[in-house]
Amino acid sequence: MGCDQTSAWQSLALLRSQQTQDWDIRGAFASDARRLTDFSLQAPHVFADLSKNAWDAQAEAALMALARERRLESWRTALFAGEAINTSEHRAAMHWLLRMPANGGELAAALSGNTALQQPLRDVHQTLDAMLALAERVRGDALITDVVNIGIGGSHLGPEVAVNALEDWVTTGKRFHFVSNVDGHELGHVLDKVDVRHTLFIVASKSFTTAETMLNARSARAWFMAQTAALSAEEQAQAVARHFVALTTNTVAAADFGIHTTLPFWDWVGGRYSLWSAIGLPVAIAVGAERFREMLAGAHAMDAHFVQAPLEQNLPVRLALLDVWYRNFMGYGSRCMAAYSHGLRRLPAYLQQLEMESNGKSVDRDGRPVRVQTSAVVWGEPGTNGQHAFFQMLHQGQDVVPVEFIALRDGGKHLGAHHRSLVVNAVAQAQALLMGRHDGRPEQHCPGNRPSTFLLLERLDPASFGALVALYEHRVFCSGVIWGINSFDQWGVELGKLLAKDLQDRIARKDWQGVDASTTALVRQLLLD
Ligand SMILES: O=P(O)(O)OC[C@H]1O[C@](O)(CO)[C@@H](O)[C@@H]1O
Repeated sequence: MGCDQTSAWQSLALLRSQQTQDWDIRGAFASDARRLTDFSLQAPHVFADLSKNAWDAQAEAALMALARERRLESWRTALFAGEAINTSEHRAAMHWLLRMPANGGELAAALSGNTALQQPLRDVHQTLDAMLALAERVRGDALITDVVNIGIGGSHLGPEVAVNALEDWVTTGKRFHFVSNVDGHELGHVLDKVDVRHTLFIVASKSFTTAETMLNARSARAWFMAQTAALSAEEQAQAVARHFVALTTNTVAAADFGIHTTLPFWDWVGGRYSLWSAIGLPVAIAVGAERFREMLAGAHAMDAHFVQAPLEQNLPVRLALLDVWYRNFMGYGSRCMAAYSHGLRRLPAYLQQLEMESNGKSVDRDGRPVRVQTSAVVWGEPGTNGQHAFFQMLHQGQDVVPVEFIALRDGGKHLGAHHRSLVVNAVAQAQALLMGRHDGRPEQHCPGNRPSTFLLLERLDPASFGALVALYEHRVFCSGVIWGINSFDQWGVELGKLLAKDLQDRIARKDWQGVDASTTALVRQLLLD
């Protein structure tokens, strides 16, 4: 049954149709002294103020009924039981196991009966220990000054967002470079800057077949061989072994590539959920083993909250239901991420993959069309930069875009005096979206009543960052369950890969039979004539 066929969906549609034109968040505050209390929540490491959103207790209760009718709790149990809920690929989705302490931590009791998880958990800790030991060796190796991560999608965005976010916690002087694009300028500029004797290349690819990563890795290796041409073949092979590391589930392909140091992970780790696995090696090199474990602990605390808190007090659940309310009943097509934190500057890119690759789907788990809208577009820039770019449209444009603010109470070690200004701006923007402006000339008029969520972290430390990312992972899972989609596959990405390969072959054959006129002309202009 589609989500729109549930009785809760019908109730929500009715509720929305009965909502009078003049229903206003400001009015809801005026008439309900408990609004802030009822619509705010402390989850591990993350406080959420949901009160400035366009909903009320009745709407949230109806959304909770929808969650129950869609059997969200059973799906959550299946997720944490390691069932193969990624049905199209017949895989479990156990990224949460990657951050579970060896003794089960806060979830020990909940999962104690599941013996099938014991071996994977042992494997996780064996690899984690090996990964952190390698990270410590690299940290202690004064000869390595530059770490180049070659990977794309989940094998790039997770480590990159984390290394940036935790820059106050970086305790090594090494430089980190992230190469993802197949555009040779990205790799080329990095190779121009590094010294072959002092560089560690990390080839990060779950599949070890992704075209962009493989081409970048081959080019890096060719550069490495050219730079070390004076060495004997044996010395060169030893040098490759010392300077190249692979992070992959495809250890055979990594060995064929000539990489001897490989940290494995498993097919039950989705690419965009893989930050916690061996893919996190650059993060561990940057912040060290202890801090990396703190990041895992923060994520685990959020896992425990997600598993144990009643739906009404469950932050991932409440945020997901708000997303469904906005997408399907209010008709909002996007959400703006406004993290008032330089450290979180890559968070929108990370969330674009996490949310849009997970839930940008049109068929349900059984291959039937989903008859309602699924993933919203996620976009954004860090505050205060966004204020001087697109916030104009958020305040006065004709489309309503819910905004998600993230702010830190403790701004970290740099230029503390700036932090007050940063945070004041975040709060003032949320206030301005809500209150609007009603004096002055028509062009100064801001309607207000524009929704926002405010997430507050004590500070951007490894544990808070881990909890924040796990919060988003579970939120995406919950909305996927409501919509009935498989959040863990990404077949849409395949078509572009197939066609790029097909065009490469056609260029060699000069065969344009059956190719549309525009595509043929573009290939000719770009590559042939
Ligand atoms: O880690 P891999 O296998 O190179 O894949 C990279 C990325 O490509 C995708 O499969 C599709 O974009 C992502 O899901 C994944 O994170």
